[in-house]
Amino acid sequence: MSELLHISGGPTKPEVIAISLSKMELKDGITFYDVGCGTGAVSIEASKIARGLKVVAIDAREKAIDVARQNFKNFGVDDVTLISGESSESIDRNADIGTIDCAFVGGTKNISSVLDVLYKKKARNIVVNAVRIETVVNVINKMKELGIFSEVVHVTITRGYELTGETMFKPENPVYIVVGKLQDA
Ligand SMILES: C[S@@+](CC[C@H](N)C(=O)[O-])C[C@H]1O[C@@H](n2cnc3c(N)ncnc32)[C@H](O)[C@@H]1O
Repeated sequence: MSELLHISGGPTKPEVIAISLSKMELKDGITFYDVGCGTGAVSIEASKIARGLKVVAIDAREKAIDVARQNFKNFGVDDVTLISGESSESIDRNADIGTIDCAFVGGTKNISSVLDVLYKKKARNIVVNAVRIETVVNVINKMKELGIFSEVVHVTITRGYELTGETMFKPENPVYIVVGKLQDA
């Protein structure tokens, strides 16, 4: 079994990925955008749920693209387009973009523009992970303005670890998961 290569900011914790993906309507053969892909961990997990996923993974950091490329190779995720650049510009610029079935947004820089462009391209399911409260409020307000807001959940994972042969629990940073759905999709 391959080890996932890490990078600063990633990977997203597996439990958070599981909840985030449960909020999407993942189906075989759909197009999955990983916006701010970091290590690519979210796309890798999505590919285990839906067969024949067409992944488009975007990150503004060249280092993240390199790590994601390696992780996709190691985990057998074949149908991937990797884009190095800022997400809103990259998606907007790409005239060839067809359907965006699901978009996971793990990188929230320029989040209003990112949501604008995903809406413009008729992304059907959007799930945003955010940790800063101001970002969460921006995302909720923007989704409401676009008429796509569905729900927000606050997730706190408390992980067990061994201490003197017994088990203690340590909380990890809370994450907000904001869900948007195109109403007439
Ligand atoms: C928290 S990390 C994502 C972690 C990722 N989900 C994983 O499992 O590794 C956020 C990433 O989003 C990228 N990012 C943030 N805003 C972005 C934007 N507007 N466009 C492209 N990449 C962005 C950052 O460079 C960073 O790699």
